[in-house]
Amino acid sequence: MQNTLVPGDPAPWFATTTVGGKRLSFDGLAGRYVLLALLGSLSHPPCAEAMERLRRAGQDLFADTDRAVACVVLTAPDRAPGAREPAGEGPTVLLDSNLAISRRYGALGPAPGDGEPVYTPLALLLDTALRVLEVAPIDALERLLHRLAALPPPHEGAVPAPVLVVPGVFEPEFCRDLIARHAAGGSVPSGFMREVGGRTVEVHDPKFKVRRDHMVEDAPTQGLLGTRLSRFLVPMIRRAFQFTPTRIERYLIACYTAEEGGHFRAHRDNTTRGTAHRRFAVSINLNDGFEGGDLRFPEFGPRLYRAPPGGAVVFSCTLLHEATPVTAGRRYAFLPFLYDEEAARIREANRGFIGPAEDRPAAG
Ligand SMILES: O=C(O)CCC(=O)C(=O)O
Ligand SMILES: [Fe+2]
Repeated sequence: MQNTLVPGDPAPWFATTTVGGKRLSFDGLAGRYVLLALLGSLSHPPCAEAMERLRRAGQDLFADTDRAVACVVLTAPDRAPGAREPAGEGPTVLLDSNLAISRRYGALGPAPGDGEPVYTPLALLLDTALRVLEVAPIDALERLLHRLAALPPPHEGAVPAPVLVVPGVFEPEFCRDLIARHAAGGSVPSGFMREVGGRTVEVHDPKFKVRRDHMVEDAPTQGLLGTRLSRFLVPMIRRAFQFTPTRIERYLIACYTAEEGGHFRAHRDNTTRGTAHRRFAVSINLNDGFEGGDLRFPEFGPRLYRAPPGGAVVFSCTLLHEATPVTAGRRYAFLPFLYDEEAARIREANRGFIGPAEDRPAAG
């Protein structure tokens, strides 16, 4: 077996499409156990059998997708007869047309001598942080399924996410001013950044994110915001994380409303070229009195986090996080990203990859 992954290794992240044509970022599956089967082609009988076994397991082991999901990687889509989505009915089938995933996971390796590369179908069991619990040849699938069935609930004994909560960054009157700006200054539906063909573009998808954003563009207000972050927040970031942010990306006031079903599904903030420089995300709530609208870090369990009005939740941009739907009222928040001079050089180097190829580079 050519695989080089062993228990404890983080499973490599990748983005691909499903047989159903949906885009899938593998890292977004974190938060539940994952059974990943690299099958290559179903024309190989043991792989067709494994596929059938996983389909049957959909009725029990993978019925609760908050506990565990199964994914199959195929290199040839036309060999996936009857493949179905979503995961509850059978494994999610991911395409690996250029073999990059198979190679990265060690399923495709050099043959002895000078022969063609050999495909060794593999099964991996991953924990809720997408770390390898076990990796085995596909004929050991049954054993992995047994092990999965015996695992404790995904977040038993979980400790809190490594986030920092800092109250008192903005005073109440300043919070009120910022909320008023959102109403008076106009707001636009909020998109999010996605990597498409090697470029970072803004996309809109109300299933993934519903929010209205107002950008503070005037220098005096940006100064007021920056001063408060430097004085009241940066010292605590330095204490907790030994990181000194020197730069702010986007002076953004956001509003999630219950009427619109405001939310932002699980994502990471720095997984595209155009966002790779982001180091820490900051969520400063400007009001209270709403329901829902909490932060959740699925890799660390179902626990919810909410900054008090004027207070911040600070977390590494690499952590998977979501803003849960606002179910009553409105949630206003100031949402900058922080980075430093070293990261600024990365941002500069990547500027040319932002926006569709024909466009000029976009800001933030
Ligand atoms: O609503 C929040 O607090 C988080 C927003 C967020 O994750 C983002 O804008 O990337
Ligand atoms: Fe985010």
